[in-house]
Amino acid sequence: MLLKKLYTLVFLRTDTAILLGLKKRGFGCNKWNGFGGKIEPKETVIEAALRELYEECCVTVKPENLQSIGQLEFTFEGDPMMMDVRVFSATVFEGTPIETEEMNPKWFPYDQIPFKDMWLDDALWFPYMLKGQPFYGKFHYQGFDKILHYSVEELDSM
Ligand SMILES: Cc1cc(-c2ccco2)c2oc(N)nc2c1
Repeated sequence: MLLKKLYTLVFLRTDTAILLGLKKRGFGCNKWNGFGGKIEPKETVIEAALRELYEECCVTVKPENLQSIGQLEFTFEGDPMMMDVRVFSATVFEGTPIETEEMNPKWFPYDQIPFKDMWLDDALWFPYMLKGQPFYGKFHYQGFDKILHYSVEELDSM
């Protein structure tokens, strides 16, 4: 029986670049990713996304400026845990990203996204996010550096 755990990922964007953070510890350490993490029991997905973003790079986004852009489901060979990741993007935000204990933030022009230093699935669904096309992706990993099978589909809306 699969155990499902909810996570958030937030990507800040300008018309020329996307903000990624280098994870400094824990799960996904040394990979560039969006900002996010677990959802606490008594908070909404939006509240969790905004809390994690602020905790990880000290940037604030108003709930109305957070765009729900996708959903990712990750499963792992031999493990009942399924990670249900809600992906958001924002182009309107307050504050300048700064390094925290968790993340080292950096702006990447869209033609310089460091996919070789990111989760393998990112190259498969980033094109949808960068076009503003809502998506639903499912990835079945063997360990953390091999995808056994996957699917990504466009959604009419998120
Ligand atoms: C297996 C996996 C997990 C995550 C994750 C953990 C917490 C939030 O996201 C990923 O994030 C990305 N971009 N690929 C990912 C693959």
